[in-house]
This record gives sequence, structure tokens and C-alpha cells, in this order.
Amino acid sequence: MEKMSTPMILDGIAVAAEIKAEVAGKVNTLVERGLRPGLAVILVGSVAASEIYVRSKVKTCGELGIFSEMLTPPESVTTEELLAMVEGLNARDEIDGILIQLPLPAHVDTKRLLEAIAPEKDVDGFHPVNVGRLQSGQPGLQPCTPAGVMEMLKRRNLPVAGKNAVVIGRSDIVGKPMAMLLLNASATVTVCHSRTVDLPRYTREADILVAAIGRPGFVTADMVKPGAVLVDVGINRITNAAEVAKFFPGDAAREATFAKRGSVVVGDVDPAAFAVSSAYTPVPGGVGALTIAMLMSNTVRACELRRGKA
Ligand SMILES: Nc1nc2c(c(=O)[nH]1)N[C@@H](CN(C=O)c1ccc(C(=O)N[C@@H](CCC(=O)O)C(=O)O)cc1)CN2
Repeated sequence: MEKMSTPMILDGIAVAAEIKAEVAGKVNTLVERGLRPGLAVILVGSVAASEIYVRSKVKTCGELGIFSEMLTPPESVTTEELLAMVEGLNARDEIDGILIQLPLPAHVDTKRLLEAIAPEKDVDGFHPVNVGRLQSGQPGLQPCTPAGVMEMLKRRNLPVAGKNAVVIGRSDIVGKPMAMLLLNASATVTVCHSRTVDLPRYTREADILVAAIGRPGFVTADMVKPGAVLVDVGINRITNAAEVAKFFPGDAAREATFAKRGSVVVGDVDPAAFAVSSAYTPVPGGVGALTIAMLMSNTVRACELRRGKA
């Protein structure tokens, strides 16, 4: 039987550092011309995870020389009030990017709000104009997580053209744009989801398998083609000792984290499946780390496109 070589760990933190260094260089050039890129982040209510992500976005802006502003309306804010906030930000020249941290409370009309952001300031790439641009292969602002995956594949010399790519998950934020980016890069793309019949039949054919369904350890070793590239977008917090032992048998570091924090994070891929792959993104420290780096990149790009022409 053919011996599998040790898979490459696709270190998102290292790739994010490369991207951020490049973004900082671009910020310097813009600042020398009197243009400081600016990002406004709207965080509604007090969802703990969202607060952590937004704080990290604002901190990264500071590190790269990007101006940032945080708006923190209470959970009770109405759609109309948020729309007025977005309109105000659309009108401000020094704000290049507007981001509404998701998820929003159930009473807020998320679609209406995302559509209210000026497409040229839509650094999340969620506005229908940017979705359409992506679909038709035109340049535009692209969703940060899938764009980060493409950067990772490119920077680590993992070819996409001609490969069978399978995306598990069809969300607007990750699954659909991921599929479109892979298709635009000339992969043969299949999108699987919760209603797919005999899902392993598809995943076993994947040269590149992207898991984005939010189910801990969903992709098991028997679902993976030997030598595939595994991209794990899932971030699932497990709070049960038996599950920690199941996913990370004999992993002292994970056990220590669990003892300290009462939870550990696992992706949508069972860590036991990594050994079957040729390369994989770990969780944490894989794709998640790229999301914020790509947001910074989109903010600078938005500034260059809108204000950098003169
Ligand atoms: N408006 C948006 N809302 C949300 C987005 C988004 O891109 N735009 N994505 C996610 C949350 N998110 C950024 O906003 C995000 C998620 C995860 C990470 C990250 O670094 N993850 C770490 C693990 C973190 C942990 O231990 O919990 C990793 O994978 O290494 C960064 C940003 C939903 N909302």
C-alpha cells in the first residue's frame, strides 16, 4: 500500500501576517498621499463572540494604521435606526468601509441593512452588487473568509484550476461565495448541504474539500480522498469532556485549555481526518485568522478604489 506523506499544516496565522504586512505597506503609501483608510464597525447588543471579533478588528486596524470607529447600539435598536446609522456612514468621505457584525438580533432586517451599505464601502462583500460582481467574475469587494481561503491556496502553491472542489455548506457568507471563487479559479465545483443525499459520495471525489456547515467533526476520515486539501471553516465550541476526548484523544494541550476555559474549539473536520490529507487548515489558527486580514485588505482596496484615483 502507498505510504502517505506527512500533511502540510496550512498556518492561517502565518499567511495572515504576510497579508497584514502588505496591507500596512499600502496604508503607508496612502497616508503619504494624505489618505488614511477608515473602517466603521457596527456591533449590535452584547453577543460575547461578536464582541471579541469586533475588538480584534478594531485592534488590527490600529496596528496597520487604519482609522476605525465602533458604533455599539443596544440590542433593542430598530432596523430604521440602524438604516439611519448606515446612511450617515455612507455619506462620510473618511469612512471607506462599513461592516455590520453578524449575526444581528432576530427583530432586525439583516438583508435590508446589508443592502443599504454603499457597494463601494461594502468591505464584507455581502451587498447584492458585489455578489453579482463575484458571480460574473468582475473585480469587486469579496467576502473575507472565502477570499482568505483563496489567498491561502495561492500563497501555499496549492493549485485550484482543474481540481474537483467540494464545498459543504451553502451560506451566503461562506459556502456560496467560496463555490463562486473556486469556480472563477477554474475548479470543477460541487456544493453539498444538509439535504444532499449520500454526501460522502461527493466528498470522496474532492481534491479540495471545504467544510463550512457548523457541525463539529462532521467530516470524518472515511469521507476524505487520500491526498486531498482540507479547508476547515467551522468554529464549534465544545463544552463536554467526552467530546474533547473523542476529537482530541491524548491531547494534553487541549485538555489543559478545557480545564481552564470549560470549552475548546473544533472545526467541521474531525482532526483524525487530517492524516488522510496532503494539506489541511487547523482550527483554531487556520481560516479564521485570515478573515480579519482580508477585511483589512478590503478596507484599503475600498479606499484606493473610491478615493485613490486623483
Ligand atoms: N460582518 C461579518 N460578520 C461575521 C463574519 C464576517 O466575516 N463579517 N464572520 C464571522 C465572525 N468573524 C468575523 O467577523 C470571525 C470568526 C472567526 C475568527 C477567528 O479568528 N477564529 C479563530 C478561532 C477563534 C475562537 O477560538 O473562537 C480561528 O479560527 O483560529 C475571526 C473572525 C461571523 N460574523
